Amino acid sequence: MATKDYLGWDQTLFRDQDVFEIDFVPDQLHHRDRQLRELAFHIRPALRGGRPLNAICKGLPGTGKTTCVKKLFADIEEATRTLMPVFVNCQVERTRAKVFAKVYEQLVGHAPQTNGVPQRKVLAAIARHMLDEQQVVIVCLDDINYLQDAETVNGVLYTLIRTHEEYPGTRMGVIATLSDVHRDLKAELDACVTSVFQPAEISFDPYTAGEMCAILKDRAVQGLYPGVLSAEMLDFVVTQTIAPWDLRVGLDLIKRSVLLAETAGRKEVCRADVCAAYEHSRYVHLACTVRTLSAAERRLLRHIAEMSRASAGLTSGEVFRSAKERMQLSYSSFFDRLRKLDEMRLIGVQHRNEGGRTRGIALRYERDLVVAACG
Ligand SMILES: Nc1ncnc2c1ncn2[C@@H]1O[C@H](COP(=O)(O)OP(=O)(O)OP(=O)(O)O)[C@@H](O)[C@H]1O
Repeated sequence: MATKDYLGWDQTLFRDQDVFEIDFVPDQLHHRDRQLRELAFHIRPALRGGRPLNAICKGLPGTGKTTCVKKLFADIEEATRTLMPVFVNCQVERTRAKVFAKVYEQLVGHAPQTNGVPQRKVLAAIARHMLDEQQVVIVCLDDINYLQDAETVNGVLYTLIRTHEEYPGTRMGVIATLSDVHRDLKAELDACVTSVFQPAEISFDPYTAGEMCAILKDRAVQGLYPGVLSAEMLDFVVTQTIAPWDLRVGLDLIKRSVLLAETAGRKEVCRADVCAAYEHSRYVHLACTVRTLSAAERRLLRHIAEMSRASAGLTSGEVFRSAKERMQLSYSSFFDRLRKLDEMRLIGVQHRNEGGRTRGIALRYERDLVVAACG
């Protein structure tokens, strides 16, 4: 092959490929007006120099919690310097020290010296910055369930929302996002945190099929040249997205299908591109969703996958009996975990007999992949 022609980087079907990246924040956030309005209500006092109200955004993975907060933060940054938004990804910053270092970095503009520097000094520097700049701060703890443990959750929240007690004049609020819809975070907090935190809960319901279709169409219009993804192919992408009910699958599917068409030198995505891309994109849901499970939930999912190696049609009774030998499990916690795995579309659960609790259980992905994803 002569030169570097095979890279073909000068010909593209993408108007803007970033539009399909997982962290892209669209200008128009469809079907999240209520949630954006509620978030705006909570930060309104801070726009006038007061303390923001605290909130928890709760919804299944992929329902737009992170995107809504990022959109709100981008709009705040454009509108004012009085309120400083700080975004902390708790999947990355899992300890108290790392969270505070991130807050410092975003406020001051560079990472703090952490070697041998006590946390108190970092906190004092954050407070001094807020007072000097006369700034109110709103911190988003994205995916708060990833913080190391309950003690860390309490410690981080306690310090952030009670900063004013040690440093009078500072004003800080917290928005947390949580993808475990059955977890009652408030109930897990120490009394000294709850008394000040008092968060409102903002719910993020799963998108309907029509809403997912509208969002994907909007992204395609924004990110691709006209004619690259026909109405028929978009419908096909939507059909594939509905199976795992996850927008992220649809976005990945469009990106991969277009790349395949591009590589083949075509100007339009065909059905074979979408089918080939789906072989990869369908696992986006598995990988992203398993990451959000607790260790106990992941253990049960892995156990179901291992059992389905030996038996095609599993029942809830046999899974419970076998799982109980391996892990601490009550009957009700078993059914709670089962319901969650079903809601997250990792397994399918069907009633077997009228009136009884017996269910049929089926994995939605190949068992080896599930075992691997569970680690
Ligand atoms: N209303 C929307 N309009 C456009 N794109 C959206 C919308 N909601 C979600 N998305 C897209 O779907 C993907 C997943 O959204 P996001 O990461 O915000 O979900 P999440 O609820 O925070 O998930 P998790 O709980 O796993 O962190 C992102 O790529 C985002 O751009």
